[in-house]
Amino acid sequence: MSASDFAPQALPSWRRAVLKVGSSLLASPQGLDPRYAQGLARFIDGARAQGREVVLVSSGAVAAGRGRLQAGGDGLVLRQALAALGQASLVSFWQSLSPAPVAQVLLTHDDLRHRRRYLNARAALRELLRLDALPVINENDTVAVDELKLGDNDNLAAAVASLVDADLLLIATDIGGLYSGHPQRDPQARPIERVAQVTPELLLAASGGAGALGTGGMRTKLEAATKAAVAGIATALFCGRDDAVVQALGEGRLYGTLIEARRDRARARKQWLRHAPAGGALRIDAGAVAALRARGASLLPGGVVAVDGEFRRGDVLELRAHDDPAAPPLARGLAQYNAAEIRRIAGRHSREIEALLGFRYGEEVVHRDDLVLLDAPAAPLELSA
Ligand SMILES: Nc1ncnc2c1ncn2[C@@H]1O[C@H](COP(=O)(O)OP(=O)(O)O)[C@@H](O)[C@H]1O
Ligand SMILES: N[C@@H](CCC(=O)OP(=O)(O)O)C(=O)O
Repeated sequence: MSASDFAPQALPSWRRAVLKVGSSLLASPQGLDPRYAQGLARFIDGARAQGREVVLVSSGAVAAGRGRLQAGGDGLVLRQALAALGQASLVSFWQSLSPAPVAQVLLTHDDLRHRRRYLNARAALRELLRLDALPVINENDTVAVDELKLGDNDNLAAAVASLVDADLLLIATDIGGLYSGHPQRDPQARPIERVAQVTPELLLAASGGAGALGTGGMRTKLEAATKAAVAGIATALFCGRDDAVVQALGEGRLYGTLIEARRDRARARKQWLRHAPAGGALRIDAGAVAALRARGASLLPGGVVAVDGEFRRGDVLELRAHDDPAAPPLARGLAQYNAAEIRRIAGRHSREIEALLGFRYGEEVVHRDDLVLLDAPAAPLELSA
């Protein structure tokens, strides 16, 4: 069974992707092995040079810790300790392969269920991308016991894809893609190149367990792809051990499995933004109106003239043209700051936010990913090539 079992297909076009790299590609008895990571780092670098953004979700802390101590054994607490011992090496490992400044981000699923922490993680990741950094995310294994038990960076990658509004989830593993049965145990297993929807039958076919070094296996990859699909994000599964496959990916060709996005969901998010009750309104100047309409830009504090109502960070806002008070709102979006904070930064340059508030979530008052123009047609997120 190899990547050559899979016929090439067009990779959906993307601007921002989450790439998940499993232990199966990084672990060696000595710790971390750059053999396959080098090709993946080249892919990331090439994509960034084309103006795309990549967020890396990398496993391998336990493997790195094992390499440092040469420790055997497999208890849960030992794995937590090994992850703590190996995490710094994992981040330096990626830094040694990537010309981009690498940033370590440790998350748990719990962080993403908690509204304030979710918004903070989202703002910090956006800021890292704006700074042209390469975020390298792993589970915070010291506290995320369930995930460490299940080995679930696949599901974390899906949550991150949705958190950063990625338009593609790329999962690199040690096998060509999804097969109809366990590739090492079922001689009848056939490659599956395209999945419109993950069915219980497919989940069953992928339940045969992980490889020697990985922990989640194909099942967690399909669960992750299902979550991504529901958030309107397609998933590509491919073999990160095959240089030709990784290189082709950089050229927009996928040898592997594509799990399609549920387009209705992306439309549903926009619909929700259009119709959810608004917590307040911002009146914006003519320059901001033009930037939003013409370029789909984010709303910066400099364009805000007045703030109506009291609202919290994360609430839905109406955006209105200040010089046309009778006109209906021209856009709606999520507040990145609360009402009192926006009053203090309105009309000022983004670089002053920190000095005015003493902190900064990001340079935007409403980020363009969280914004919908009301007079534009309700187009779904375009994911196909
Ligand atoms: N139906 C299937 N198709 C492909 N791989 C499968 C399937 N069922 C189980 N697997 C196993 O899943 C492994 C990949 O998952 P895993 O070892 O957890 O890797 P990673 O470390 O990349 O997450 C494959 O090497 C294969 O042994
Ligand atoms: N957080 C752990 C890995 C957990 C995990 O999901 O592993 P894998 O199935 O190899 O992606 C580590 O860094 O070792």
